[in-house]
Amino acid sequence: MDDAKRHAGEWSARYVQNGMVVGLGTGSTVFYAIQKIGELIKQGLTIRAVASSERSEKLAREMNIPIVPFTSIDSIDLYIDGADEADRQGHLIKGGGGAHTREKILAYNSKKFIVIVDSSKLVEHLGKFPLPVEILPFAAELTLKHLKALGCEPRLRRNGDQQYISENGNFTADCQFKTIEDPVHLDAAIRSIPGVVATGLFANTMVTIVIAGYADGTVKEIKPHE
Ligand SMILES: O=C[C@H](O)[C@H](O)[C@H](O)COP(=O)(O)O
Repeated sequence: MDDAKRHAGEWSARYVQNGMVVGLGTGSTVFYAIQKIGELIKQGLTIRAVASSERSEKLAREMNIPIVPFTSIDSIDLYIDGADEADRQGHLIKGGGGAHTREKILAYNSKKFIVIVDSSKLVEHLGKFPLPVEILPFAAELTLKHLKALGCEPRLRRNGDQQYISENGNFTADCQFKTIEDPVHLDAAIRSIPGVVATGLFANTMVTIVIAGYADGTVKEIKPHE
């Protein structure tokens, strides 16, 4: 699986061009993209980057990728990130690593969004992977009750014997649906619950290309909106 992730991650770096503001996602697949971008920087590539998590920012700095503050940019030219599931229409589940709220902000502010996955993440219908929903700790039980009413089994994520706390200081509910038939409507329904910060459903037109890597070194590019 790691080889497949590496192929997808490294392939995505070919879309990075001189002068771009590049958004760096979070996770084990983006790790390979960040490493490859770091190599290209050694060879003379000039970019500015913003990161979706403290983990990715640290890795980028180690690779001498210039991280700039959000106050110094207006938009992102290219955002590269992984996903936990992707369907053919470019709908995604993200947030297995708990970073989806910040990732969604970056994706929303990007002109192009490249998703990198190993081929096992390509699915017909989203929903096998429990949908991460970041929620406020305040009255979390009540928010969970409303999530459950939408047809899922929500579980508060744990970090060992502690509650998992996101980089934003919130809880994450992992919501197991049987299947997600209509990601756009489900995302809207979940977001309408007070107490919900952001869902890991990336629905609709955000994605430019999904790059799926295979263990044999091949990659497949899916362009959902062409
Ligand atoms: O919160 C984490 C992100 O949404 C990741 O992009 C997602 O979980 C996929 O991660 P990985 O590439 O490690 O499978």
